[in-house]
Amino acid sequence: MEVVLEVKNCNVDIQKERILRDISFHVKRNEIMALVGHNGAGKSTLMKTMIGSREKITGTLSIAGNDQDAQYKSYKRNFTYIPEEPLLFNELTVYHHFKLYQKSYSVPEDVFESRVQTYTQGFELKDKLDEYPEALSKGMRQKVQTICALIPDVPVLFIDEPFMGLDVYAGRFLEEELIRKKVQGACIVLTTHQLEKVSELANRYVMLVEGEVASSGDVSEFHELERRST
Ligand SMILES: Nc1ncnc2c1ncn2[C@@H]1O[C@H](COP(=O)(O)OP(=O)(O)OP(=O)(O)O)[C@@H](O)[C@H]1O
Repeated sequence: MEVVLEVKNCNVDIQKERILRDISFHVKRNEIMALVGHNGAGKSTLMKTMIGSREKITGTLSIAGNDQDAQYKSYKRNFTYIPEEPLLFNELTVYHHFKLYQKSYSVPEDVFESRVQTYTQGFELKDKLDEYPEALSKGMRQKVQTICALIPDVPVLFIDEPFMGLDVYAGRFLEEELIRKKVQGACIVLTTHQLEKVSELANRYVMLVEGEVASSGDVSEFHELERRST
């Protein structure tokens, strides 16, 4: 299977302190990879490094062969990201947020309209298209952010703590949609404190302990490791 996301020997410092040490792993097409670890293990820092908002000291990152440093524009066009906290523009309506993503990722008009229809129905946001973020609840803002990231078909989808703030219906809808994207060839990287919460969804895991990869493999192997250590 084809490797889509490749992380090689990444070291990241924050205020002169080494937060991530020599991180290497890869994710292939049709894989959902869970980044797991305790509070402070480095999951968010690694996510920020992968989306390019935190600089690495050394190492390389690539998506579909595009190097993060040498080909940043094409690297960026090959992923979308759902942050833990929604980051929306006060001056744009819900629909205009979707349009922004359509333009940035060159999504054809018919695909765009049909996805907006499907997702606003699935996430129960149909009557909110003309609203501005300040008129939405936190969960609704999270749904808007989620839809934005789902509209384009990109090789990699990064999600920081999926299902956070989503109600049970929206969570189920998102889960089904992520599986659909995976089957169609996407690779999905998500962070979580508890692998059990995503064990139905993720097939691979990378476990961080104090900024290092402590173990990685199939989710079924993780459960076996846990069973043997308890
Ligand atoms: N902006 C920052 N300034 C200083 N230290 C930071 C900063 N961001 C993260 N750190 C430190 O980096 C380490 C890793 O933090 P990170 O947020 O990546 O962990 P995490 O695994 O995502 O944790 P959580 O599960 O609590 O979200 C922690 O020791 C944290 O204190």
